[in-house]
Amino acid sequence: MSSLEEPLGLDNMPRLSVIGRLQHCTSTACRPRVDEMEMSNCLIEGRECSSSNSCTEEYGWRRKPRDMFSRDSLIWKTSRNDRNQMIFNKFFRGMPRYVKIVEVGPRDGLQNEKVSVPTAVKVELIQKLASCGLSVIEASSFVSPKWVPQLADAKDVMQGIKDVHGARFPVLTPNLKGFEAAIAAGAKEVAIFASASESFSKSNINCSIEESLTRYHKVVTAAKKLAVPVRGYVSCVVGCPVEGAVPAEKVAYVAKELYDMGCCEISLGDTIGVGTPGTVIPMLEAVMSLIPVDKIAVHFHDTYGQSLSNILVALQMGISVIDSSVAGLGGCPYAKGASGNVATEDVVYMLNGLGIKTNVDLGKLMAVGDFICTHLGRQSGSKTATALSKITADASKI
Ligand SMILES: CC(C)(COP(=O)([O-])OP(=O)([O-])OC[C@H]1O[C@@H](n2cnc3c(N)ncnc32)[C@H](O)[C@@H]1OP(=O)([O-])[O-])[C@@H](O)C(=O)NCCC(=O)NCCSC(=O)C[C@@](C)(O)CC(=O)[O-]
Repeated sequence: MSSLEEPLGLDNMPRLSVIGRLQHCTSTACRPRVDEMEMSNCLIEGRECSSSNSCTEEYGWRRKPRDMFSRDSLIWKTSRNDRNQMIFNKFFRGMPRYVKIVEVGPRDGLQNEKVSVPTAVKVELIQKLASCGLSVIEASSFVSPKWVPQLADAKDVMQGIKDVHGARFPVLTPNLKGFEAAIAAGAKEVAIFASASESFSKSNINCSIEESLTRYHKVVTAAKKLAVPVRGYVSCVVGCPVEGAVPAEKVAYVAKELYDMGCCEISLGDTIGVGTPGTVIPMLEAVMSLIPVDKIAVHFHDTYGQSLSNILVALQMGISVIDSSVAGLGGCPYAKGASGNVATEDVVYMLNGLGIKTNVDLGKLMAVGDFICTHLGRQSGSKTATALSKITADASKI
């Protein structure tokens, strides 16, 4: 199937129909960790208490309209109501308390722009993103400028951010040439990017999946010598613009190859954003049967508006690293039909509501979204930014 008009269904996922696993996890990777099972009933502002009563005294809890939507309010109610306690356990147990957000806006976001963004704007964007509390910001790609001219200034961007502290700035490297250039430019971390679809591998990096793995092996070997961490991407983890549904086993195979060669984290990319929880769950299940859950990240594009629901199930399965892009910028020049990444503002808003810490300041992030959207002359792709900008100038209180 190559049409993007029908969501890929469970039928497209042979022998992996495990939709019920959210409530009955079987794999060790998915099962809540012991510390999570022993988590106290109360988690307010990231602080735990053994008794919810102490929270009233200590925090002087007042019910505000926003509390209706937050995990805190649910947790508060559970202290009085066993049924609500059961609901909490059913839906939230196993979720991480802290999520690392990998901001990919300056790379994934800007690689698809029709016009190249000036280097100075990219540098300012990265500086501003770092000031929001984001700990990982993908800065650029050391790929062929003939293939992605928008990022041809990767070296200058690295030079421009050399004095920016408080975050890590990985870059994409498709081969040894790119790796060497990245290191020479001051990169301390890199990412390699394979695909679970043969057609996409050919159109994106001009080689087969196996050829790409051989190529990446050389990059990882060189990186190990310099103690440079390498992240591994797998693209088209649900669907491919040419081939349609991509089997979960294939995704798991490529992910495991990257993990075994030494990648420290495997990011699973729904490059064209066709996944729904119905297809994402069995795909994650397949990968998690081979790779520890704490080494897995999810990377959703929001073509069909499914990203947040996909992220929610990933959280429920124990995943705690989420890729996203400020203002929902993004898309892949070699994936027809791909739209922007899930917006970082929307992810932070949802995680705040779930009581999951990110250390990201939503108000500052919205200002960064404004900055880049003004430069690009377009509306933000973030629903949160759009809504909050109408309601309040101080989103960090939400
Ligand atoms: C991999 C290649 C280079 C193969 O491209 P090729 O044409 O097969 O490579 P080549 O070795 O024949 O080289 C062609 C020319 O590029 C040069 N070259 C070769 N390598 C480099 C390099 N590293 N840096 C700078 N220049 C390079 C090389 O020197 C040569 O220059 P010429 O002699 O013609 O003047 C090319 O296909 C490429 O750069 N592809 C990258 C495409 C890309 O960046 N796509 C977007 C990535 S997004 C993605 O993959 C998905 C992700 C990660 O976001 C997750 C998701 O959303 O799912």
